[in-house]
Amino acid sequence: MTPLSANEINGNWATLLLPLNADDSINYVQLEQEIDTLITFGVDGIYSNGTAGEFYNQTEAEFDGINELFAEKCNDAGMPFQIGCSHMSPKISLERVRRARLLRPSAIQIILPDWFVPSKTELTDYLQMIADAAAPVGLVLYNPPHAKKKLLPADFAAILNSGIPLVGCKVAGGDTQWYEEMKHLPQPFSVFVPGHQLATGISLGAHGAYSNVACLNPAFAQKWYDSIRKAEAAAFELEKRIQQFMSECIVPYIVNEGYSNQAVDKFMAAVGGWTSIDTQLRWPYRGIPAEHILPIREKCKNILPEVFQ
Ligand SMILES: CC(=O)N[C@H]1[C@H]([C@H](O)[C@H](O)CO)O[C@](O)(C(=O)O)C[C@@H]1O
Repeated sequence: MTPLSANEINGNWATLLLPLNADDSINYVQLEQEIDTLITFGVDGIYSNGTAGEFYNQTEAEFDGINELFAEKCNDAGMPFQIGCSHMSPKISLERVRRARLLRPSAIQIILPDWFVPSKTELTDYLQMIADAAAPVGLVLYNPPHAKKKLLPADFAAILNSGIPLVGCKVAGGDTQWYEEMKHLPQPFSVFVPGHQLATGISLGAHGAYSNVACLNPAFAQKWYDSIRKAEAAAFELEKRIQQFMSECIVPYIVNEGYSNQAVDKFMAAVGGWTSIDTQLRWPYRGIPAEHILPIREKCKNILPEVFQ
């Protein structure tokens, strides 16, 4: 694919979940099916190696295996795609970027170095080197709520002012003031917020979501985004029910039972039932046991019947 500019990164992007066999090895057959299915659903884009793709827990050979397959399929289908080159280690990230660039992604995602918080100078040096290695492919900076350094709008402005060619970010969002400040960055910038806040987010100036709603059902999430784009009242009504489902059925797994975000993403995919990937996560993280799928699916059918239509 040709690299996307900031203005071209919009909408509903689906994550590639990592399919596993019982022995913790990668199930490449399911991975192929997953990529094919996501392409068929016609989402705005697909990205690999986010948290839900378990980027932090792959060997380099596995990283290459996943992303070569992913890139080949997306390039053949003309499907926009981003490769997550995020890693806690700056060196490993840089090597992943160098290899990923050759696979012609639409953009590359990275996180900041994650062992010791980098100073301002170190952060700039890091991003500059990564951006040089990625060029002409643009960088999307993934700054999740649990990152050791949380970037504020002023930090994004400083990064852009220092000449680093970031095209976008993937962040937890903020209040109306935060959206206002993100709207006034010094150059076009793609701001992606959490999936279940997309209608409100777009109305406040965001451009899309690397989306947990797409984990539940990518086609449903795409339809919802199309309605959001048209600013339909129904899109906001649906957002309320999506958030009701999240707070009643999903958040308790995180808050009360200590499951990880990636555990609930895989679980939501199993609840939505569009993929055969199960809820297991790679050691040492725990997946939500399969017996929880059907009861939550029943609740989901009540709150969000559209997911199953
Ligand atoms: C609520 C939501 O949409 N969560 C999604 C997050 C956010 O997009 C990101 O943390 C910015 O908030 O990204 C993922 O973890 C990821 O890329 O693997 C997938 C997950 O479904």
